[in-house]
Amino acid sequence: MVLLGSTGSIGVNALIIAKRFGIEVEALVAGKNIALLNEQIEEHHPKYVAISDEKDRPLVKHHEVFVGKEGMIALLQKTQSFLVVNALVGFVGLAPSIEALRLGKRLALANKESLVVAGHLLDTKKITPIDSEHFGLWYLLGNRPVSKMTITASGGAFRDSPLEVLPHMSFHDALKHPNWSMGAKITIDSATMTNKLFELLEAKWLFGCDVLDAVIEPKSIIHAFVDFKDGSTTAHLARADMKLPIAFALRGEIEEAILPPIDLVEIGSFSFRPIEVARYPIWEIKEDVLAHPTRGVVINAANEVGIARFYNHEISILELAKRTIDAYRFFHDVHPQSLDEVFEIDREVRKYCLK
Ligand SMILES: NC(=O)C1=CN([C@@H]2O[C@H](COP(=O)(O)OP(=O)(O)OC[C@H]3O[C@@H](n4cnc5c(N)ncnc54)[C@H](OP(=O)(O)O)[C@@H]3O)[C@@H](O)[C@H]2O)C=CC1
Ligand SMILES: CC(=O)[C@@H](O)[C@H](O)COP(=O)(O)O
Ligand SMILES: [Mn+2]
Repeated sequence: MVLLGSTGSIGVNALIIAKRFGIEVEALVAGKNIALLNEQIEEHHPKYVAISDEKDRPLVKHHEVFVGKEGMIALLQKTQSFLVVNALVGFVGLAPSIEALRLGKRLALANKESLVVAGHLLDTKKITPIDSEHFGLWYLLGNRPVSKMTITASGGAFRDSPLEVLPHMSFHDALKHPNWSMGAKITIDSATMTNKLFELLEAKWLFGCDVLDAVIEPKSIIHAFVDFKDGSTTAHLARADMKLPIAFALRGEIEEAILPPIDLVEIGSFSFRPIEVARYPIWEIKEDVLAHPTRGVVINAANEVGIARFYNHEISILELAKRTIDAYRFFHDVHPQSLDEVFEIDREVRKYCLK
């Protein structure tokens, strides 16, 4: 396989699964964590590697190193592997997703931003999602007619904080996810609930379902529900560990234990909460976004700029959502018809948000 984003949270778990099932690692792509990349090179012996910065090239213990966005594309073109795992974070993951699909490869996709910004322009039949909720939905779906899909949210770092303290919470505070250990960007998106908005769009493009919702399940044990037309509802439960969705994405089917089973008596009870706009302002545009899902590119670009500003102490976490909503309203008439347009709108929105 080819693994993009090998030094991240999903990347590291993907290598654990690859090792367990003897999957050959043909190429590794990382950003700036060269120390970890070198360890991975020593353990997995990839034929090719890529990194983000030219200045780091001399530090990489490999003879065939590609660099930058173009380097990632050139690396993909050299590889023979059928499977590409895209565990990059952010909009930078889109171009390699497009190239992997163009090359006829199967795409195991953790980089949800690819689907958020261009889901209507990608061949989702060639994509296996690596996201716990979408894995749960996939697991539940059979041949029976579905009336609704619901995914769960943990509620993020501030789900129990008094509303008055939210404007004073720092980037560091927002990184304290209650249940999952993940990279920084998705953990912030979890605190703002933007992650769940993105996941509704992912579900729309992957499963073609128009009746979608999300609910807070504070334990992150239930990941998804499917309502069937006959009145039945089924739920997917598993421990909060991405190795299970990753194992399925890498192998197709799994017949052995990846995680220990759920102990219902130990869990005791489940509770559910609605997602409230006062705590998660981004939720105000949920219905409109679902009615106009091709506007995901606007939300994503504004959100990426906002996260950088939140990190730099320029805005609060509530303002981050408010600015994203402002950009969403300003660019209300966008409807990208091609991938080129997606890149162009992304640039325009970033320019607007940086003013
Ligand atoms: N973590 C999770 O449990 C889940 C994650 N996802 C999604 O998966 C994706 C990855 O998330 P996660 O693993 O948490 O993120 P991390 O931040 O932990 O990892 C991101 C990876 O991308 C690499 N990277 C970032 N920018 C570049 C670049 N310009 N060029 C090359 N490599 C780059 C990083 O390299 P380096 O660190 O070396 O700089 C790192 O390997 C996201 O889209 C996220 O939403 C979805 C569901 C669950
Ligand atoms: C592990 C995973 O799939 C994440 O996307 C997770 O869902 C994030 O947690 P939240 O439910 O808090 O968004
Ligand atoms: Mn998820």
